[in-house]
Amino acid sequence: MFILQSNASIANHFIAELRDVSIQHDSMRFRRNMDRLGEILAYEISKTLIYKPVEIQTPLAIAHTQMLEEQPVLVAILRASLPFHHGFLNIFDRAENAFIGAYRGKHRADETFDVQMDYLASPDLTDKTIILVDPMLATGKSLYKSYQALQAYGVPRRVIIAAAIAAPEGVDYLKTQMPEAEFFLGALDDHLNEKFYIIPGLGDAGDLAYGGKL
Ligand SMILES: O=P(O)(O)OC[C@H]1O[C@H](OP(=O)(O)OP(=O)(O)O)[C@H](O)[C@@H]1O
Ligand SMILES: O=c1cc[nH]c(=O)[nH]1
Ligand SMILES: [Mg+2]
Repeated sequence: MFILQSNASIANHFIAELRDVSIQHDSMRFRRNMDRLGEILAYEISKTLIYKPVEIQTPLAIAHTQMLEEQPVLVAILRASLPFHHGFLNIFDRAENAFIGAYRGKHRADETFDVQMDYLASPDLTDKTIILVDPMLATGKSLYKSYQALQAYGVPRRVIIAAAIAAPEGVDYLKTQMPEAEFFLGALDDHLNEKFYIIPGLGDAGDLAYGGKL
């Protein structure tokens, strides 16, 4: 499991701003910080992909270098994923993309919830590296339900989960349900509260990026 916050870097500064109540209400800055975190995690993931040697003609000579053999497929889980996914797309700029409308439905009296899904568009995933891009990994239910829905689109070669902030409960759940998945996280937090929000977390990422919903 790769965790950005395990090492000192500017990424920690961006994560701190995403969490900070005195800064995160500036929704443009919140989206931009999510975007920058997406770029950094995409760069870290890029170090694990396959490259092919190439000869590039410069104006002066041939340069021997490497290029990405195959772009991953980016899976955006609406709505909070959008700015984070945008950062990934800045790095994997020729990637194919899937979009899934998944959200935690209204909480019941005991605070439990079902994940609602009402939109899915995906390319063929057969033999591809797919990156499930969702900034918040809380219980893991949204990611797992999204992954299950993608089964109809072919068997990927490699499955990567990318989250800005994750809870240990959600990571453990996904490790059981999706043992093949690899994790790239911004931060791994302490626990979930009784409403299944990540503690300390940052609050509701979708609302902070795009405003509240009814
Ligand atoms: O791991 P889980 O317990 O499933 O929670 C994580 C999900 O919650 C958030 O979405 P939300 O349901 O708030 O929808 P939104 O993106 O529209 O705000 C977040 O973007 C994840 O998709
Ligand atoms: O802490 C959480 C949990 C789910 N979704 C969020 O946006 N934040
Ligand atoms: Mg939300």
